[in-house]
Amino acid sequence: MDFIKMHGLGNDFVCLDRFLDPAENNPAETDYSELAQRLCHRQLGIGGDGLLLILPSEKADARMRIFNADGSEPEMCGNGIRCFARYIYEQGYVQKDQLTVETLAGIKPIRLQMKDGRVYGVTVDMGKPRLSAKEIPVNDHSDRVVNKRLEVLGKEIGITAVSVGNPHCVLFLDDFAETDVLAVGAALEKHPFFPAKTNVEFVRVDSGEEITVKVWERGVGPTLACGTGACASVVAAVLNGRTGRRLTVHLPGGDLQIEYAEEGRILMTGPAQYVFRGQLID
Ligand SMILES: N[C@@H](CCC[C@H](N)C(=O)O)C(=O)O
Repeated sequence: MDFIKMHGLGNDFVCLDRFLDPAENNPAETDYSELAQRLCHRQLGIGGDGLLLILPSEKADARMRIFNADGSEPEMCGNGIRCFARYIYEQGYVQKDQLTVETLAGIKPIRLQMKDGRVYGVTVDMGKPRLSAKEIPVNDHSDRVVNKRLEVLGKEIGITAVSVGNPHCVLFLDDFAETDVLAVGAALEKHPFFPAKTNVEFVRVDSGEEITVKVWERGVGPTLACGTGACASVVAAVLNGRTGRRLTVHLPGGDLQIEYAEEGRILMTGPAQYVFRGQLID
């Protein structure tokens, strides 16, 4: 089995190209959940935060499926979709710098930044966030923005819930030293307030144009970056009056540019890198 390893700011993916292989396009034929757990294993597999499937689409230029390292299938992946877009362009599957990708969170329009026929940056229109409790998978009955106090590890913590296709729980803090990000992240991921579990972002506001974010990803754990998490953090920062709408988001793996535009759409810009190609031996 051939694979490609890619990453977006250190958020790394094992990518399987099934674009031209109709037999493999039938999801029933392969247990991708089991395969993701096996291939993403850091010691026994290739190693990765997730498994990306590159598929043809009847509704868009291509279709992306993503599986977390624990085998669960999320709706969307921000860093993954930039890798996906770069790959399908450079592979010649699409021959234009504006394309669309079908995901479980809808069809995402994408613009490629090109130099000498290669992609050096990718902007994804992530769509509008879902902000009220009625639209986010949370145990709440209000229809307002979900700012909530939750009990976590014996302490009350203020959070903002934001869905950008997948669920996010955003916490603001003044100093990362004040919170055990790993313990609180793990506890919030499975907090009963989030029936579908959640990704968790710890956000320090550095200025009106910059934030620093650490991430605990649903189905993975701590990662070097999370594209959807960066988008959710910016939305939460804007809604809580902490920043402007166009931000540089500093993540452990590098920076993303995120704009929460006036009309409510989120635009994410960042890099996508190849690591290596390989062949799995059974
Ligand atoms: N790393 C991703 C998000 C991947 C999915 C997430 N773990 C979930 O379960 O929702 C990103 O860059 O957005």
